Amino acid sequence: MFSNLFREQSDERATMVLNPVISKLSGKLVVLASASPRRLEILRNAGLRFEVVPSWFKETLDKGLYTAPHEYAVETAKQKALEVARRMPIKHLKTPDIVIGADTIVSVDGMILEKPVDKHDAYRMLSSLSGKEHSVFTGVAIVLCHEKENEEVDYQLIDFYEETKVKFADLSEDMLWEYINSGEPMDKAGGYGIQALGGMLVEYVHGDFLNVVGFPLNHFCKQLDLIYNRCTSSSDQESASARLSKSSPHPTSVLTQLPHNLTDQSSQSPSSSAKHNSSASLRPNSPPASQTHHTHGSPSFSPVHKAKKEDGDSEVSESSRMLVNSFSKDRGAEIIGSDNTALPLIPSRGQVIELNVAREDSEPKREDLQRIMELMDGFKASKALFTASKLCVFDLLHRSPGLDSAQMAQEIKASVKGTECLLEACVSLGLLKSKDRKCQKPVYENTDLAVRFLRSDASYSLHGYIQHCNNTVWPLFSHLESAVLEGSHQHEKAFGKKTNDLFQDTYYNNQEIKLRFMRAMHSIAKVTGKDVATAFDLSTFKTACDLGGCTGAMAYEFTEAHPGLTVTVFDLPAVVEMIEHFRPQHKDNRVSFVAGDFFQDELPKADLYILARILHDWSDEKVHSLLSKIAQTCTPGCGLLLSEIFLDEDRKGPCRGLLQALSMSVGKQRSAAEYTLLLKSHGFITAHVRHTDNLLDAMLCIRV
Ligand SMILES: O=c1[nH]cc([C@@H]2O[C@H](COP(=O)(O)OP(=O)(O)OP(=O)(O)O)[C@@H](O)[C@H]2O)c(=O)[nH]1
Repeated sequence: MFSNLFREQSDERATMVLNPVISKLSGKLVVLASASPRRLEILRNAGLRFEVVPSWFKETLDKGLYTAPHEYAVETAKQKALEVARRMPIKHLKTPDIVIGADTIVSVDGMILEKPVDKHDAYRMLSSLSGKEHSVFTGVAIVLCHEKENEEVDYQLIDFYEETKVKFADLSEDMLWEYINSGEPMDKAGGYGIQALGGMLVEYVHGDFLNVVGFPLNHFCKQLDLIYNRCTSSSDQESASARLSKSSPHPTSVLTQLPHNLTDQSSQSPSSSAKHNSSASLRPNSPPASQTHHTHGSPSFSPVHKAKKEDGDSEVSESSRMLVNSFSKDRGAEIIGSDNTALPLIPSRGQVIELNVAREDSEPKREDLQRIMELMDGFKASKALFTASKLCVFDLLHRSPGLDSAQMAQEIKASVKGTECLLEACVSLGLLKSKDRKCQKPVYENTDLAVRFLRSDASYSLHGYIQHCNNTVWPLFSHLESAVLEGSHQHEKAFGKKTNDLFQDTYYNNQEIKLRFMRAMHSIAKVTGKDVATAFDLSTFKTACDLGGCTGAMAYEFTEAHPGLTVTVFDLPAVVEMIEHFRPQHKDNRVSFVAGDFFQDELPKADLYILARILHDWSDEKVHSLLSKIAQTCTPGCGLLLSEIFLDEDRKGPCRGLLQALSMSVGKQRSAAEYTLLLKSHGFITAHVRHTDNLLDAMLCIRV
């Protein structure tokens, strides 16, 4: 994608050994703490294997506190990387080996330019660059995480920056606005992308071209060389850090001991993150109060322990990597490690635990066996939930808490024995609570989890989706073996009819099934909508069109989150005629509905198109036809907000996405990078990717 314009350098950095450097990282969990698709591509093209965990650090450091622009970029890069390094052990349940953060800024006339917030900001930036030379600085932070026996993590920080000088031609007003209207400036430092249309504005580049694009690959590899090729043990790494500061123009290193459970510890002060030219002690002299020696404090969290080699490298040869999570009764996700195991079933994104599975023929460990049993029993738990939900157990207990099994059996017109078994199973799953009574059968109540998600009239009810799983997904999965053998979906076997168009043929030609399907989509949109709607700053868009937006649940979240936005929901006539069933109590007249088929009819005009949970359902042919239609309707600068489960780049998770793929629909699950390429082929560039930590991730793309 980019032309590699590494320049020969006369200092010792010119001697490098690229492959051995990159290969040193194989087997390590390397994390790129950046949502920048350019950084991803630069590092991927270099052969690095890594996970992308975008940083949540808000780039709001006070620029006035820094004497030189590069200090600001380096500090921001550090905060980005540290935020991810701290978050991962808690939220993703795995401690990375290395986290890489970066921040690119442009400096001209004593000003620091970041990404423009709107077109006028882009104009301000680009006109200040016209006809002049400016500097592009990328600050990079490499955080090496060393997990210790006592559940603390040592963080060793190496940072550096690279400067590249760029000279712009004189830009006419017409040229400026044409470029701004292309949409390209919006997600780029200084308001231009040198690798694309912005390249036409540039007279010369002095220095590393990739540094301008967002990542100084050359300098990075030299730092890795210093870290991994010139030292072998962990104690040597400290001296390597010390050496870095002497041999490299701009690095700093600090070994800090931070608790797992710190949330956003970012500070406005550059001194808050101690910066050392590593001398005798690599520990910070005066770490910020929140960073002094804590152990992580969450009682429900037991972190993963890795087998350590003598040299401090982590390895997994003696331990098998397994994915687990668990749901405690009323508190949502709770993670339990191998010492205290109550292993759950479906891991969330990034949840990893390493169980010590010993030799094949040695006596099985309790937790290993339990894990397998959990997987084997998973379908029983699902079916118990589906059945209790279908028989309205949670609704009944909401209206009449304290029913015993005989009373419940009467209400749901079921056998007493069967009802008793179902209620007891629900208690064991954390969905119900039972209260014992002297010499009488216990009585039952909903747990908080059931009150919040399982009642059919709860604000965040999953009832509709549970019924969809029971009626549609379950029959499909009961034919999984044939699906795998044949490589195709099993609608005909499961429902006794062939279908060309799942939605028209299966879901929408029967009123009851249609309503059920709409309730399922409504449930999912309700619980995920807010995270998707608030994933990005959409203030530059005034009108949006939610394609296949069904009941409008997602659209209402968008208008709620963005006061200047109106949203048109575009869906099939069979859907739109039913939306009265789902109108919120307080109507929002910024949401309207238009009936039509997005494959056949003209799309409503909008600045932003939303595709939430649409693409994964369709064949490549249909996906391309829809995207090219959207691309034709969009003018440059229009947005496309895509929301799906994004598979990890190595396709090892998240489990929900991979299990969903087993339904063998004609569509497919993709990673963020795969969606990026797909959209790029239709003229959309990816501006931001957000892993929401909810059921759906999101990506904002701009039409160029
Ligand atoms: O010529 C180009 N100059 C700069 C870019 C891109 O600009 C952004 C810079 O922004 P930042 O460093 O804050 O990084 P983000 O994209 O916000 O991602 P993080 O999650 O890391 O904060 C960067 O994407 C450059 O690639 C360009 O593309 N061309």
